[in-house]
Amino acid sequence: MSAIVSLQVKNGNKNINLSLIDDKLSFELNMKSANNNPISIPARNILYIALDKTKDTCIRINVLVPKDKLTLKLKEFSFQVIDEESTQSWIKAVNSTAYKDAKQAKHFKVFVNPFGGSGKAVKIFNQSVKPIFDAAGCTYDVTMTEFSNHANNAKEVVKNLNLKAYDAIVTVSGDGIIHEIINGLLSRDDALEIDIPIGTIPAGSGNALSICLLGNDHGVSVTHATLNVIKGVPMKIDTCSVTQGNEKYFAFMTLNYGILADGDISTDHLRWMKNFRFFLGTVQALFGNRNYDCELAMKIAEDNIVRIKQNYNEVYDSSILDMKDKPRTLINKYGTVNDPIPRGWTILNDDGYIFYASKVPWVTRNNMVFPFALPSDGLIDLMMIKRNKVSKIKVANICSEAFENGSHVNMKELKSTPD
Ligand SMILES: Nc1ncnc2c1ncn2[C@@H]1O[C@H](COP(=O)(O)OP(=O)(O)OP(=O)(O)O)[C@@H](O)[C@H]1O
Repeated sequence: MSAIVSLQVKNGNKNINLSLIDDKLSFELNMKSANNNPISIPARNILYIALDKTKDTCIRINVLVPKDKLTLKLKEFSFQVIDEESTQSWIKAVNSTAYKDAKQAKHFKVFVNPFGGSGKAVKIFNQSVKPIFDAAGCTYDVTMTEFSNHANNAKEVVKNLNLKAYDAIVTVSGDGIIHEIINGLLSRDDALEIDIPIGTIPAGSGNALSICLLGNDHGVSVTHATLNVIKGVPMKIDTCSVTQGNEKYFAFMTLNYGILADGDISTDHLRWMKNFRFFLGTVQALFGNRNYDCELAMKIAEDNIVRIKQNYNEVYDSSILDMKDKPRTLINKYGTVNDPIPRGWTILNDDGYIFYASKVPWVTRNNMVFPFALPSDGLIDLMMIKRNKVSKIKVANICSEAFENGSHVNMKELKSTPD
């Protein structure tokens, strides 16, 4: 770690030093802080440092500091400049350390879903996201989304969006709007050339993508997600094509049929319950005695029908999952549903409670259904619970407890590979 030469500025009538050492910006204010320690801010939390010539020439430092375990809050420090030239070059050096490989002062296309989650997305954007974007020097065009068949439906808007005008698309919503955006982008003539990143701020019910990106806690934190949108470096996520009847669409997270899907759809009117609605809906569907006949066609590479996925501990911290030496089976490649089945595809034909395929580990907060799913390995993790193999009580237990830490992958009932 290299230290950057300190900069001398004035705080009132006293001189103080601002220095960036080991990726931390440190300085001592004249008024001693309660514990007498100098102020120390990780470079990652620096949003923007700029010269402000509106009054006396001063240096403005916008940062995020911890408010509580889940929230960051905006703070601005301002000091009088002593020497403008050295201040300019210090600012340039610190801003570039603060952003590393990420572009500074990005321009975003933002989609806010006023209906998502418990209906707080507009407030979340105006009160929490916007001030942080502003403090980071980011600019944005905002679309309030509308339901399908309306002009401001996210899928329709991105179909004709000039993508070159933006550094990223940002959603202030749940995963549904991201799904619409991905499907809108992939329906364009230039689909194969598109490489615009999509950033997400959690304002829906499940927010699985945000949780998978930032973890079970920070994934539901608007301020941490906003910082990630500003400073994150893009990563790739596989998309899977799904055909149902004549309709083809693209999935980037989960494909779901059975009680979990039913439980989500049937509790749409209970959004105020937040995450709890999924559990309630699932239990209702489980004890509702519906049959879920299903024919799933999975395209499976012939020489690679089932392969063992290993080395997952390289990716996931073993403190999250202690499953060393327990590789599991995965089914390879993309799948389609209810399509005329070409030769070489494997058909899973069953009546069960859950048919669940995923590209991501967490499906909602505290629900790690696919502990070994990786975003861009070209594989889909598939989980099925068959009706004749598992009791309802056991299914309820899996959904309420085992999903929390992923321990269901070791249950013998879920161990079998397709017949
Ligand atoms: N103005 C609107 N009024 C009603 N519905 C809307 C509006 N804008 C978008 N929608 C619809 O809201 C649906 C849900 O959106 P979103 O994913 O943001 O929230 P969610 O379902 O609560 O979150 P999650 O997907 O994380 O569970 C989308 O399918 C979208 O078509």
